[in-house]
Amino acid sequence: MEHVIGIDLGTSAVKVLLVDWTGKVKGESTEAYPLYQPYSGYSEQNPEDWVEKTIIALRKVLQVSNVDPSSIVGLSFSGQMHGLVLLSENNEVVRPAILWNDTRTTEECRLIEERVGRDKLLSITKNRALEGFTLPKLLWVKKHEPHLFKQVRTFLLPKDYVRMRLTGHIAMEYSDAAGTLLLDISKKVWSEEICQALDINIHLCPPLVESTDYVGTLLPEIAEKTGLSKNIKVFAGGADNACGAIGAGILEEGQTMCSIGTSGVVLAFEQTGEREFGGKVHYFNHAKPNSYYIMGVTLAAGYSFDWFKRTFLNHMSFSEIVKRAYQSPIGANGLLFTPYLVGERTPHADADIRASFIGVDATHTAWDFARSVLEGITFSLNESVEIIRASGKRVDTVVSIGGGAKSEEWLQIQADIFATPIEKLKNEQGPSMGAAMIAAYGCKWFPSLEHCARVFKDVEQVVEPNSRAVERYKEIFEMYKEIYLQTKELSKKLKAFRR
Ligand SMILES: Nc1ncnc2c1ncn2[C@@H]1O[C@H](COP(=O)(O)OP(=O)(O)O)[C@@H](O)[C@H]1O
Ligand SMILES: O=C(CO)[C@@H](O)[C@H](O)COP(=O)(O)O
Repeated sequence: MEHVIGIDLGTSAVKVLLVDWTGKVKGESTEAYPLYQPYSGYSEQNPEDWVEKTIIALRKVLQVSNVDPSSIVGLSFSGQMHGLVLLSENNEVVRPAILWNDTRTTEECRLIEERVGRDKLLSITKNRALEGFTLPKLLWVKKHEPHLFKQVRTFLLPKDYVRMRLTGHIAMEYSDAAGTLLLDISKKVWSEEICQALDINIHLCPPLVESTDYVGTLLPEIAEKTGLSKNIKVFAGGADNACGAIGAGILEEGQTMCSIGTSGVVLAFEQTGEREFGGKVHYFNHAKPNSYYIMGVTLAAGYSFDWFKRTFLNHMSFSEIVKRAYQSPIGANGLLFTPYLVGERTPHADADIRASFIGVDATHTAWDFARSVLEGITFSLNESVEIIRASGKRVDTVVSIGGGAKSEEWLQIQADIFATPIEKLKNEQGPSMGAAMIAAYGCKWFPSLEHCARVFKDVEQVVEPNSRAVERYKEIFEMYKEIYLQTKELSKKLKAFRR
């Protein structure tokens, strides 16, 4: 039986999934790498770590699955979006990658708006200038590290860089290119107008391909290091959220996904790139060719929970903390949390806002705090659900993926706050499954991604909302929404005291 591999280059780790032609997982491996946050707002990774750990994870997946390497015929990628990887003449990395959750570029965002114009930017890229996107990072390096910028011949996004190292071919695919703020998303070309306005040489932008395009085979030394065949076909792959959407079967109008990884995302399918959302949500090319999606992003979703665990309950597992937290009642006995640990994107594009606990009482326990963290993250995602509903879309069911979908209690909180049934997939690793599906489609196992999703998407459980809880949460959500406005100015003043 033939197999394909999906690689998801996440923020915390690379995850590799090996599946057969029925979508059955035959092997999984995960390799973590460090995140460098030397100053408040900075977030960087070493691209060499991604390559090294991807090779290890590929070797391990072969070991654990015990399948014949010659049966693995295709491979594709999913990756954290927006991260800037700068390459010199010899394709050497010029500086550490600046990641999606790095918010040092507020000045560059204002410069983009000034030089390109807000409306023009929206009409070309369909998005606002946000700190996390790639173009502001490019401008930051140009201004602050001109000696390094001089060496730059091209730039790539994280998984495109790893693919280049594995195959020797340079390319960027549309679903990730859409998050650079340099792509005309409906015409699917690099925008000369934006490059000119900001004095960026358009030749720095790499060649563009479709997510499902075949890009080459593995380099002989990579085949040797991983144990994979050098004839394996490599397909371009997609942005992690686009791949997550494929894995969750979000391939038609009316389908919605919630992903809680390091970030949190609520994403809905869009057939065209022509609609107007005024920059309230991100609007990107899908990895399914010639289709799109909109999404709202909570910068620190799983990351807030991870921070809470690391800082206060590091001896316990995520699952144990969720179980204990669930014993605290709805509303965590009057405690609210906003997950703005690294600033926010949707609905408040604000790099300076920081998190808060509101209503702390002498009777509160660690479990009330934990519950308020889970609820606060979900309230933040619900602000994106609200925007999507207000745009006229129906949100009747949400497919939940990512680490946050691992605990049933958190899925119940999602169902109660979003007021929809939540579908949990058998494998919560949507992005790597989506990447494997791109490879399966690329290898012509299926005539379309939709056909592939019908076979590969495996719903394990549907969590129904509880009507009493839905009503309680509606009331608390209104209070939650006030916190941003009440803490915005205070957060700005506190900035001077941060690291
Ligand atoms: N058992 C669990 N229950 C609930 N949440 C979990 C569990 N395990 C991990 N998480 C959450 O998922 C996050 C990691 O999600 P993941 O999808 O692996 O992230 P990424 O793709 O960004 O590397 C953790 O930071 C944590 O918040
Ligand atoms: O910046 C975005 C989307 O715009 C993030 O969703 C990144 O793509 C990182 O994803 P995870 O590591 O959280 O999966």
